[in-house]
Amino acid sequence: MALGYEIRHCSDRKGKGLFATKDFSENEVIFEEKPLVSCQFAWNETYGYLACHHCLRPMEDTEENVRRLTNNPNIVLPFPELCPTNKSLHRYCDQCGVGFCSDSCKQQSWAQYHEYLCFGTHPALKNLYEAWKTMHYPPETASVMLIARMIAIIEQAQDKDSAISAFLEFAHGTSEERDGSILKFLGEQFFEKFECLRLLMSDIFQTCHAQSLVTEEGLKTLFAIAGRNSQGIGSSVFSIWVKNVEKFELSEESRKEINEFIDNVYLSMDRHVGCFLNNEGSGLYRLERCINHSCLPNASSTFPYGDYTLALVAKTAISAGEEICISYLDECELERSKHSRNKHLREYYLFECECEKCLKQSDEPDVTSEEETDSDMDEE
Ligand SMILES: C[S@@+](CC[C@H](N)C(=O)[O-])C[C@H]1O[C@@H](n2cnc3c(N)ncnc32)[C@H](O)[C@@H]1O
Repeated sequence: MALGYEIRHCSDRKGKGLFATKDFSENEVIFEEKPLVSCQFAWNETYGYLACHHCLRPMEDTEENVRRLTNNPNIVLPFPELCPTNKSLHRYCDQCGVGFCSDSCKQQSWAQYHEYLCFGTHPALKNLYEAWKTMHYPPETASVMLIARMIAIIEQAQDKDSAISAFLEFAHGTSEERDGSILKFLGEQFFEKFECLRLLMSDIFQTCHAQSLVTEEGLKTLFAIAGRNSQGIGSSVFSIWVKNVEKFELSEESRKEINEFIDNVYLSMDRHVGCFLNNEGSGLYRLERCINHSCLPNASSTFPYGDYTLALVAKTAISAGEEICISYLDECELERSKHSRNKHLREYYLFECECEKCLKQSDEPDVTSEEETDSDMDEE
């Protein structure tokens, strides 16, 4: 069956992009894909967000999750049968104890990277993990463990050259842009932090192949790949339970009651943990990374299965021939002025936006959105 999309040249400045080769209706799934590599964020894990070490599927049941995030051990969850967690399938690493949601995840993890990156057999890994946590506090956007996993995947691959090429597909841009991506990944004093992490990595990766990746050049390339392309992944057992409840047939009165219960849970979660609700991590997606940004996006990336599987969904009807774009900005940032949107895109993604909305607004004066003015002044 035809795929319904293709990757082709878009413009000299934008490079390539994803284009529809058939019509898609609103809410239609354009494609689904699993990441080449993914990893939970370090603080997210430390704070007790239990996720499968391989696919980030939550390992708590919904009641445990709600009790923890509201700090109320007495909440009783109605309809427990609609909770997606199946603890009888859970498996643990015999050597370091990390959890997996299924035997399949345990086996895939071992075959791809965990044999090399098991905390039980590699005590030096803990040093890297702890050093990273002191460099990158929440809200988290990245993890050095994603890079460690990339190296381990290459190390454990039968065909190491193909594994390296798969990651190098994500590398692009000048060396100046590469340094910009590393700065984005590590923040201020990035070279000192980079060197510290590189030495810790050299302790872990001592075989010949991996050693070539933990040189200054090799590791800079991997940092830039992760800094520039990684997609955030969020999985929540409560939101999957909510979706299951929505599909469940209920009387009008019971529906009202359950909706009130859900609203109250979200309110108490908001009071106790703010927006820190989900198991969170990041991953590299081969197809999704070819999608350009638009300030008027016609598609969005979603995680419908509560794990790392990404589904690209049409936000509006898309006609054959149209470019498929997502937004790299969140909903709030999208509402801001052209100047504010581009300031963010320049700072975090290192480009000036050429989308239809920005081109139409090209005559607009350089006005900073009101809500951003204060932080702008602080920066000056
Ligand atoms: C994840 S990549 C998308 C694929 C990319 N076009 C390519 O050829 O590999 C992101 C990069 O694409 C370019 N890009 C994406 N959206 C753009 C836009 N709206 N305007 C200009 N450049 C854009 C920028 O260079 C950005 O750093």
